[in-house]
Amino acid sequence: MTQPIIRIDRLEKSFGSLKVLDGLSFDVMPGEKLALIGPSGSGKTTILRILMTLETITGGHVEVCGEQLFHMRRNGAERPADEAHLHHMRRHIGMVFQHFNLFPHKCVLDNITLAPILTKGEPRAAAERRAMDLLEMVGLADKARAMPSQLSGGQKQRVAIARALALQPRIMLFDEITSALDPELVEEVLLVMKRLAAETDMTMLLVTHEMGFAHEFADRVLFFDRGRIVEQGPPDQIFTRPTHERTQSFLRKIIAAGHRV
Ligand SMILES: Nc1ncnc2c1ncn2[C@@H]1O[C@H](COP(=O)(O)OP(=O)(O)OP(=O)(O)O)[C@@H](O)[C@H]1O
Repeated sequence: MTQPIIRIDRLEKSFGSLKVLDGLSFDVMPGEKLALIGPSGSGKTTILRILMTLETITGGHVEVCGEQLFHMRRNGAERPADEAHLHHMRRHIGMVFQHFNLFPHKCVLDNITLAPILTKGEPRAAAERRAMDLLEMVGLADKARAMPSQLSGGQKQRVAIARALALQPRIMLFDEITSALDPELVEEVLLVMKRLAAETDMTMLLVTHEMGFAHEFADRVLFFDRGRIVEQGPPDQIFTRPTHERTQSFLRKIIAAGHRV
């Protein structure tokens, strides 16, 4: 039987006295497309940052590709994983952030090939061939030699997606990737994401406030509130027949604000 690619078991995360994740458990199967939705501050971004090992944990277990991401001390205190282990685990996972963080003094092609060449020792020609394929996929093959300052926000975000894909991760994390964009640029990024979801067998976790997009993109939607999963299921069920009162009131507010779900 296929094993989950991510196992989150009784995960706890506190920042000082603020408990952000409170005994959270869920599994993700290989190839699943998951949307994480819920009110601001419910811990969605923190989950992605933990998976990316940008945060440590204060309790529980996180397993990625069959290996523990963190090793807890016997007394339960958190211990940052050592650098070699982090490096080893990070190769499985890529992340795209709200702000694209492209290298401003490098052209689009170099932005994409830098990490494969430097961190994986790939020959430049092979890295550039794959970068061109990825640029084709995100609709920017004609921008390979452009500088980031010459691109729109939507184009920069599409380059950031290509850059994360260049390292060929098995899991991709997307954190609010359209929320820094002008509304007219959102659609082009969503189209790329839908294409990625349809054409690849990568596991994808998306944190978003765009409910319409979560509906179209995801196989499964997790609704978070206060560091816990309140309700989860296929998008049609969550968006049209939510059963939990908190999911219902969250969606009512979104619809009242004029957004589609
Ligand atoms: N480094 C940090 N130090 C202290 N508190 C933090 C830190 N990172 C996050 N938090 C707090 O943890 C809580 C959860 O934040 P998180 O960003 O995970 O929520 P979210 O559900 O992604 O919210 P949003 O939808 O607004 O992005 C918030 O109260 C936030 O202020």
